[in-house]
Amino acid sequence: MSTLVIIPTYDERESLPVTVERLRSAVPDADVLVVDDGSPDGTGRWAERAAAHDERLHVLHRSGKGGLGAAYVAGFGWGLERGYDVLCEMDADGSHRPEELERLLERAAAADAPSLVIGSRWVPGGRVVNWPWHRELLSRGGNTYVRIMLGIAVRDATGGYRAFRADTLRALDLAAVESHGYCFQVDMTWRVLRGGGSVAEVPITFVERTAGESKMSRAIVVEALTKVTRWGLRHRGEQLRGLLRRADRG
Ligand SMILES: Nc1nc2c(ncn2[C@@H]2O[C@H](COP(=O)(O)OP(=O)(O)O[C@H]3O[C@H](CO)[C@@H](O)[C@H](O)[C@@H]3O)[C@@H](O)[C@H]2O)c(=O)[nH]1
Repeated sequence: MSTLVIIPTYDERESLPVTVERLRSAVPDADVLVVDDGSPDGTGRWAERAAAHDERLHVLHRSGKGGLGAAYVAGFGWGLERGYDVLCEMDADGSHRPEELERLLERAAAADAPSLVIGSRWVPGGRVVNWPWHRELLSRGGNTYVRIMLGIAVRDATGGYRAFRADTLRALDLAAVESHGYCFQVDMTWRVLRGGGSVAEVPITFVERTAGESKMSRAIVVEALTKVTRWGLRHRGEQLRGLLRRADRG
């Protein structure tokens, strides 16, 4: 199975070289695509230079910081055009340990493979290391809210360590994805499930970055809260209308 690992970057000059090197040793057969949004710290320039010596490393440059979601959509488009079987998501900062990718890929290649495999912090066996308490609270609370609002069983719908089968992505209308920040992860999970696909979670150890800074912001939290609430209410409305129609017929 040909695999593409997509790494979105914004100001990850310190972290990216280490992550790419670890990824190269952990999964030598995978291709890597860095999607850089014109990082002022020169991340894109580093990736360009490294790609000149590594035929499995590719770089997509975007003109400015357009959000995690748009970067992934561009990366998916690039990978689907080139016919990869599995397309993975991975953060640049080492918090998604490259050494764990093989386990996600094994699950994605199994005979009963789901449409989407999520590396999960919140299933038994999963954990986070060195996260401040407020980040853990936000992630656990956010995921509980998502589960209740959308009525889904996924424990880590916001997690960004993922393996999509190419046919899963082809079946989605990626051009319609509007989520900019981390809400993108919930958006994709929801689209897969709404389309009749399946999601499996593989436990991972998420390790907080030691270099650079998280791009988490208030706007990212507000976007997620607003969109999840809207999707949830719309879904409940649809369910209610379905029930009323059935009651009318009965
Ligand atoms: N190209 C591009 N990349 C971006 C942008 N914003 C963030 N990134 C990149 O996206 C990755 C994740 O961003 P971080 O800012 O490091 O995320 P985090 O706070 O550690 O995020 C954690 O929470 C997210 C929401 O649950 C998760 O999606 C993520 O996997 C991780 O668990 C990093 O590689 C970062 O450079 C952007 O606008 N453009």
